[in-house]
Amino acid sequence: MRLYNIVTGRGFWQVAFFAFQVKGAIFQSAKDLPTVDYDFIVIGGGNAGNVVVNRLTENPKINVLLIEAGPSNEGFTDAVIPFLCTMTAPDTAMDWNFTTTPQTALNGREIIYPRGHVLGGSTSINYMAHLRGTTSDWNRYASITGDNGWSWDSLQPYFRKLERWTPPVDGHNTTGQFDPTIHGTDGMLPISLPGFSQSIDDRIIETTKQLSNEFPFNEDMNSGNHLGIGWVQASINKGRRSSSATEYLSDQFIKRPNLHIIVNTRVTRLVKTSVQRGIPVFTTVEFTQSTDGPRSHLTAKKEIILSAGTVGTPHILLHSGIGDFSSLSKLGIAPLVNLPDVGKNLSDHPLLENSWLANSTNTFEAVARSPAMAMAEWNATQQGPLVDTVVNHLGWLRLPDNATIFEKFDDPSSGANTAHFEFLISNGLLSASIPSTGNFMSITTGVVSPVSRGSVTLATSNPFDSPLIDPGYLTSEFDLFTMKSAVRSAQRFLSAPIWNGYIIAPVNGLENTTTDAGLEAYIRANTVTIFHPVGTAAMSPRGSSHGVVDPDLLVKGVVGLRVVDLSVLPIVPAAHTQAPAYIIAERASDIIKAAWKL
Ligand SMILES: Cc1cc2nc3c(=O)[nH]c(=O)nc-3n(C[C@H](O)[C@H](O)[C@H](O)COP(=O)(O)OP(=O)(O)OC[C@H]3O[C@@H](n4cnc5c(N)ncnc54)[C@H](O)[C@@H]3O)c2cc1C
Repeated sequence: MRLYNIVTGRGFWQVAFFAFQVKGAIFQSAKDLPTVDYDFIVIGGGNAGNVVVNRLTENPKINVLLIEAGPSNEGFTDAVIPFLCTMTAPDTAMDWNFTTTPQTALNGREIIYPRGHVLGGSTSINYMAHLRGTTSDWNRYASITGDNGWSWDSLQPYFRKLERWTPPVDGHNTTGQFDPTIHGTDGMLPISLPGFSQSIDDRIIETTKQLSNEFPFNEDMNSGNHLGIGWVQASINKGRRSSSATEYLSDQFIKRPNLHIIVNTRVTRLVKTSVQRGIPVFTTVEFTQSTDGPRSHLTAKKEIILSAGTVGTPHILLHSGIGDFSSLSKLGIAPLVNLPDVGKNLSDHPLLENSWLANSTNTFEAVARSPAMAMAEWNATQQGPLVDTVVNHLGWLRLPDNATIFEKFDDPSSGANTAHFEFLISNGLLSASIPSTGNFMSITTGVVSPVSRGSVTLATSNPFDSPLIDPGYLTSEFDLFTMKSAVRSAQRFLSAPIWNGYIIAPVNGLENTTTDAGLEAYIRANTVTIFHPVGTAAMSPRGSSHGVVDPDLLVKGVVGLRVVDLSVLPIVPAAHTQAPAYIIAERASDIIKAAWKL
């Protein structure tokens, strides 16, 4: 979803934005790193990695090195002003700029596949919606792994420890828009409701009354039961993005003498350090600052923590000889640990933007066509249309119990309180080029309990070559059925009387979906990603022959190596994935501290 198509150009926003101070405590080059025996080396300063380095360095006796491939997050305007989130990727220095392999169920299209390449990782470039998932999502992880510590109830302390509930920047009365009893108030990450009222907000809420059976209002989607339509909660504080970099690596933490961070430095592989009772020890990391640059090595006294994300983590494991022996051998990589599931089992949410011409002059298009006013307001007061992400409301919805698809498929959702598809309701176009006239609204639909699975594999033995990312979108008939149902459901949403006279006509191909064949063609031609891949280093029970990590996140068959990021989730939750990544990392930090008696 790329709003930058509709603004007058990236240059305007950047010139108008005031300069940031650059922090000094981050090393730009390996040769500047002090000589220290690090207890832990964390790879990837992203969503999860920054949580771990923060929590481990709470103990002043523990030395931690964080290695991040991308630059510091400081100075990137688009990573600060929430509404500019759609400009953070692709084709920026903050993005790895991946694309997928040709997607067989999407007419062979290669899909743009952003991943954060910057301190804060994907939380520096994402759209900030904050969703915990449902009780049954987390209880399913507990059941799959055999570790009750991953259940919804067990994780409650971490949900609260993470959150710092924050009033919206416009100070409006939020009664009835969230449930204050279920939120943390003194945690690390500010979470708030929208701070700028959109002209369609009242109509959306009225729809939940006029069509309450199909679209009930849900006061708080983070209660464990997310079904219905409700207000989005987002990691935004006083009109600015909150990321794992702005919060977990804020000045007070980055100044800790026991934390060293090196940016613009890519880990190329892990090196077998020794063998302990017949098991290989992987506590040495190899890294470099350019394709042809010298490779440096450092060894952690205790552990390496791999937090390079669902694409980066399997990429590094495979280049280290940890993966499927026969595939590694074919590429000429010495196979060291046979873990066939590394890079397999990728699950993700496919996404489709559905748009209508609207009878309004007060939509995103109005902001995009006159950005100077909005930017001036944000610069002067940090108020106005730029203070929020690009949706004020989300919906989480299920297929009917008697849907014909259940004659062929078991229900893939984690339980009866968990959606099959999602609505993201926006006051304008998100991805298409904006015509010079016209105003729009969109209900973007996502398949959030998918059956399709994909993979991350290596294209070559060169760690600087991008991996082959195949999310397998809509390769399961179940997912195609769900996407069709989601589009039909969005059309029914707008059939509520409150939209009479507001919605003029479907656009961008949606007008060709009156037949089932037309709908299918439209879906295959336009589906993209909502950026939520998980599963490529999945947890499984201790001692299990499948999976990649044990429930304590230690890599199977190896000593000294743990994975802490979204790749460990065996199935994608019916949620946006930043909150799950934070939660995994908060619990993992306690697991690591307990293991080392810190
Ligand atoms: C454009 C976009 C929009 C999104 N919108 C939302 C949203 O609104 N709400 C939501 O909940 N989720 C959203 N997500 C998803 C969510 O942000 C991610 O799923 C989550 O942040 C991933 O966390 P992670 O810790 O697993 O990985 P990341 O945060 O991606 O961190 C991985 C880090 O490792 C680094 N790294 C990788 N390889 C190497 C290497 N070889 N050497 C050194 N460093 C390396 C990367 O540069 C990165 O900093 C979005 C994601 C994107 C990309």
